[in-house]
Amino acid sequence: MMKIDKLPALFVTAIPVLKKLEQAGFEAYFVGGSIRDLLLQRDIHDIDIATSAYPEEVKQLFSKTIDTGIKHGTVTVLYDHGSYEITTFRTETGYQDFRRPDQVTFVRNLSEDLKRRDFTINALAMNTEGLIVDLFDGLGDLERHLIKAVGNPMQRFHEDALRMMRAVRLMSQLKFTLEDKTQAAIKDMHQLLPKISVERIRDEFVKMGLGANSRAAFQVFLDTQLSEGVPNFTGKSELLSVYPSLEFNPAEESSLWAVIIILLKLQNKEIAHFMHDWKNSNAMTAKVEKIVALFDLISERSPSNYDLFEAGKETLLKTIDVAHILGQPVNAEALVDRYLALPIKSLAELAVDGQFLIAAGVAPGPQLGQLLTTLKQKILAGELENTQEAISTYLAQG
Ligand SMILES: Nc1ccn([C@@H]2O[C@H](COP(=O)(O)OP(=O)(O)OP(=O)(O)O)[C@@H](O)[C@H]2O)c(=O)n1
Ligand SMILES: [Mg+2]
Repeated sequence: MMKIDKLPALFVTAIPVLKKLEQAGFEAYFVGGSIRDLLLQRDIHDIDIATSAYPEEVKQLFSKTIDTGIKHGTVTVLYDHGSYEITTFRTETGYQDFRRPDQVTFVRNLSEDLKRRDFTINALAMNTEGLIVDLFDGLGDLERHLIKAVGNPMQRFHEDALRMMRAVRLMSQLKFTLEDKTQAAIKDMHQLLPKISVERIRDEFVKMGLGANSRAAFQVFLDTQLSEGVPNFTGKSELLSVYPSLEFNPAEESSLWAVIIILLKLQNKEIAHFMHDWKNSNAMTAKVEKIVALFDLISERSPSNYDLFEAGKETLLKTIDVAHILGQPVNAEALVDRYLALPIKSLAELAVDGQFLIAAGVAPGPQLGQLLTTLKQKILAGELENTQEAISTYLAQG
């Protein structure tokens, strides 16, 4: 049996919680993704605890608890400045409409709990001593770099169709390959994906897109036809098939969406629709629209100072990133230098404001806004110096 000698602090601080459960006669283990990440020496962001104690028993044992997901057996325990999610061993019965079940059955033994989990590498448990429980050769699959369903893959995906997206997401994040039968089952069952809410699909899709091996995972996402079941990708596999041969992986979410939108050859006015179908926020949509617009512009001509000002630094840097990903030649250094040399980078940097203009005799009203725009354009074009004197002189001439 494998034993971890030195546990990271996140686990160590939780040990008293597991011990307390054990002293009361229950079993308690660390489970799920945190064990996988521990063994892969990846950053661990949260730990999950599983126990044979029923939720009511957990609540009796600890003085401060929150009913986080009591129906599914999860209780949050507040203990010694920490908070811990403790879930009762369970099997998931009565799967309806291919989503995670409304009903669960609590069980007293760990193996029942582990065998309903999605992938072998996610079905590992660890006790307070650091001993690893591995009933499905998850350790072997970690070594082989394999994502493999626990038991019958069809059954696992039938229980929860989101797991098909989790498979390609984990492939990308971990740089693992998908075991053949697991991949074949996804291909067979890809039609079930639309049963899952778009928000949950999107979260997995973005994690896949930003993972270390996103291009290889995307190929499997296309090959299994999972792509046919997500918003606006239906019938677009030919356009999307460029993705796996891109130069780089996107490093950040708005670049990912911009790349996809450019590959799909969407018109600018179609972007908002596309983004909203994916349940993206208005803020994300606005960012992506700006990136795609600047990308289209620099693909056609050299941007003016005014274009660079309007785009702003963040959009410029992301657009350069998108161009690199797409293998589009772009003189990044020159563009950034030109941006940095702009006489003003925001309206606040204009040497005058509305009040100054009114004091100088300009009538308030729409003309005032117009005048500010004109001043901005002239300053950016290098036709007017950004000082109060130069602007006053210009006004006196006008
Ligand atoms: N559809 C799902 C979701 C989760 N799990 C199980 O619940 C654990 C925890 O789920 P979650 O935190 O959502 O995913 P992780 O695998 O921990 O990945 P992450 O690093 O993103 O948290 C998983 O490891 C897996 O054992 C599952 O079997 N089926
Ligand atoms: Mg997790």
